[in-house]
Amino acid sequence: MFADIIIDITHEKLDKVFQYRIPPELEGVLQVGMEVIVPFGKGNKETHGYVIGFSEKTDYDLAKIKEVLCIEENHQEIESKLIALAAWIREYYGGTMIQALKTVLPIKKKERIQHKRKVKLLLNEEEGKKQLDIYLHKNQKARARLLAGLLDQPQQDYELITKKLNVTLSVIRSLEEQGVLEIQEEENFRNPIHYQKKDFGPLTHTPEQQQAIDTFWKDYSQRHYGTYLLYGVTGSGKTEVYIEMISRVVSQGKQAIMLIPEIALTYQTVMRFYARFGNRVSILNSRLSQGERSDQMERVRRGEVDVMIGPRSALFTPFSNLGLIVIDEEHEPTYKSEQVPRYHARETAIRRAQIEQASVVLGSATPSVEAFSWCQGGSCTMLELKNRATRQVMPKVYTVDMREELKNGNRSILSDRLTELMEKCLSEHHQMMLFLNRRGYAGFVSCRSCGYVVKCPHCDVSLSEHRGGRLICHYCGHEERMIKTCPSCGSPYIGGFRMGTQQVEDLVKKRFPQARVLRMDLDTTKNKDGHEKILSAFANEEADILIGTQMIVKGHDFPGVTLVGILAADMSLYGDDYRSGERTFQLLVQAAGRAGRGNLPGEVVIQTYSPEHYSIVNAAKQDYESFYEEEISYRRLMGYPPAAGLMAIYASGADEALLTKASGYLKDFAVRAAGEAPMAVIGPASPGIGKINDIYRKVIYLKSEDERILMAVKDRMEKYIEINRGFQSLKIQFDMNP
Ligand SMILES: Nc1ncnc2c1ncn2[C@@H]1O[C@H](COP(=O)(O)OP(=O)(O)OP(=O)(O)O)[C@@H](O)[C@H]1O
Ligand SMILES: [Zn+2]
Ligand SMILES: [Zn+2]
Repeated sequence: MFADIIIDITHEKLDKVFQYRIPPELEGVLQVGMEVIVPFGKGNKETHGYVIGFSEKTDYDLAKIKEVLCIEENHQEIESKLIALAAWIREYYGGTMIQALKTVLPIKKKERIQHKRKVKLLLNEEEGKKQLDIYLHKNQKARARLLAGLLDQPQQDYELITKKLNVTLSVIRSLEEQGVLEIQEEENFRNPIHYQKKDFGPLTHTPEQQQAIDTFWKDYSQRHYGTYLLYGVTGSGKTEVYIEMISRVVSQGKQAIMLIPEIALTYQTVMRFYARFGNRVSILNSRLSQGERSDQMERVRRGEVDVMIGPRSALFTPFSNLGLIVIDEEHEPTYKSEQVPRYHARETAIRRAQIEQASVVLGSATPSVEAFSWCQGGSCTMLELKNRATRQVMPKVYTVDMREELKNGNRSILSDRLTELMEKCLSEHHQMMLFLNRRGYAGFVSCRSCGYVVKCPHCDVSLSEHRGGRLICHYCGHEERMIKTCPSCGSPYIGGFRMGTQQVEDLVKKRFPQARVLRMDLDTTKNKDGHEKILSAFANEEADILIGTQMIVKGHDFPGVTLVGILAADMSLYGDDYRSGERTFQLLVQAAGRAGRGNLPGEVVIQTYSPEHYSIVNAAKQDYESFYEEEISYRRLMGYPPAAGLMAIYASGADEALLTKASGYLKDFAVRAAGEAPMAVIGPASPGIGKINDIYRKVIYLKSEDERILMAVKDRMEKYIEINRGFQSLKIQFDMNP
C-alpha cells in the first residue's frame, strides 16, 4: 500500500501526485484528506502534503520511495472531508487535483493578505471634483492622484492605495487633515453585514409551508438525511420555509449553507436572515476582498457563524458540523462554474451532504429538468407550495402573436395590447416592469412574418449566423448558406433579431413622456452598488417603469408592480444549446411572477413570434408539469441530459491548423477509448464564438446513457493529452453536462 500525496497546493507546477510508503504505525490510521508531513526533494526537506488516495502498486523505483513522517498535528477534520469532495469533483468534472483542491479549500490565515486599514473618501462626487481642480491648479500632483483614485473607488485598502497610486503616508495624512478622506482602522474578522436589526414580526406559516417543514423535519429528526425539492410557485413563501428549516437544524448545534444567485443576494433577502439569526449569519459575495473573505472563514473556524449565505463558492464553507445546504433558485445557470473544474453546485452540494451527513433542499418555482427528474426517479423528495403565501392570485397572462401585429401594420416593438395595458397601469399610478430577454442570444435567424426559425437538421438546435453569409450549427458543425427569403412562407422579413434595452428605453420615453423610467442592464450596473441603487429606487416607487434584462426577474419582491411586459420571449428560445427551451420557460415564468405580488392583481403580456412553442404555451399557463413532459421527451429523443450524459471537450489555441489537426486526433482517440462501449462522438465543431482575441476554439461532444463511460473516456483522454507534446500549446478542458 502506498499513499498518494499532493504537495503544497499553492504551486501549480507541483501538480503531481507523489507516492510515499506508509509506516507501520500509520497503517489503517492514515485517511484520504489528511494533512501529513513528508520528506521532499533532494534535501528531504520536511514538507506539508495532503493524502488524496491510496495505491496498491507504484510505477516508481521501490528503493527510492520515501516514507510518510507523521500526520500534521493541527490538522482539521473538516479539511479531510473537503479534500474527499475535491477528489470527487476531479473525477466527475475533470481538471487537475490541484485545481479541485483550490476550489474547495479556503485560504488559510497564514496565507491571507493583511488588510488592516482602509481609506475612505468623505466628499461627494461634486465636492471631490472641485477639490481635484484645486490640487491640479496648485500643481499638487500626488494629492490629485490620490483624490482621483478615490473618486474612482471611494473606499480603498490603505496598503494597496499607497502602492498603486504611488503616494506617501504624509500625502494621505494631509488629505485626512483637510477632511477629504478618513483612514479607518479595520476590526479583525468583522462581519460584513452591518445592517440594523429590524423585527419582521413572526409570520404564521401557511398550511402548505407547514407541511413542507414537517415533512423535512420528520426525516431529519430521525437522522434521515436526504435531498428535497421545494417546488413552490412565485411568491409562495419559499424563503420563510428555508429560514424555518435552517433554524431547526441550527438549534441542534449544526450549521447551514444557503446558496443564492449573486444577483438575487440583495439587502432585502439578507435582512430576512439577519432578522432571524442576527450576528450568527454571515455573507460571502464577490464584492468582498480576499481579506474580508478569509476573515469570514476565520469566524467560521472559530465557530462564530451558524449560517453562511452566498453564491456558488459559499458551498465550500468549512463548517465542522454541517447539517443543511439550501440552494435557492436551483435552476439558475450561475450555479455551474465556468472555470475548471466546471462543477455544478447542485450535484456538488448533494455530494458534500453525503460525505458529511447533511440534507440538501433545492428550491425553485421553475425547477431544473434535472431536479424534477430526480423527484420522478425517487432520489429526491418533492415538497410543494401551490399557492401564493399572501393568498394573492397568480397573474393573468396574455400571449401576443407578433406576426399578427406585423400583419396589422404595427411594426413597433410594443404590441397594441401591451401599449394599452401600459397606459392603464400608468393612469392608475401602479408600477410595471419591461423585460427584454437577451439570454442565450446567439444570432439565430427567424422570419418575422411566420416565425420560422432555421435549425440544424441533425441536432434540433438553431443555426447561428456567421460572417460571410453562413449559418452554422454549434454542436455538429453543419453549415448552410444564409437565406434571403423564408423557406416556409416566402417572406423577405427574415434575418437576425437585434434590439437592446437602450432602444426600448428610448421608445418607451417617446411613447410615454410622462412616465418615470429606470433601466437596469450591464451598462447601468457597472458601478459598485449600481444594481442595489436601481432596485431600491424602484422599490421606493421613485419610478413607474423598470426596463431590464434577466437581471430584473430574479426573485425580487415589488408589491407595487401590477404589469409585466416580456418583449422578446423568443430571443432565448433559439439559443444554440439544448437548454434553450428550459431557460426560456424559466425566464418567462419568473418574469411573470413579478406581477401582482402585493394587494393588487397582476397582468402579464408575453410577446412572441412562436406562440405555439411548448415553452411559451406552458409558461403562459404557468404549467410546469406539462412543460416538463415535453422537455424530457425531447431530451430523451435527442440523448441530452438528464436523459443521457453529455461531455463537452473544449479545445483552443492560436494556431488554427494545429487546433484543427489536434481536435481530429482527440475525436479519434475518444472513439478508440470508448471501444465497444455505447458512446457517440459529435463534432469537432466551432462553438458559439469561434474565435476570441485571435484564439481559435473547437468543441467535441461525447454522449452516452452511462456517465461512467464518459468519465472513463475523459480520464484516458486527460492522460493522452498530458503525455502528448503536440497538445502543449493548446488549452483543452472538459465539461460534464454543460
Ligand atoms: N406565512 C406567510 N404569511 C404571510 N406572508 C408571507 C408568509 N410567507 C411568506 N410571506 C410573504 O410572501 C411574500 C413572498 O414570499 P417569498 O419572497 O419568500 O416567496 P418566494 O417563494 O421566494 O417567491 P419567488 O420564487 O417569486 O422569489 C413575501 O413578501 C413574504 O414576506
Ligand atoms: Zn416565414
Ligand atoms: Zn447540428
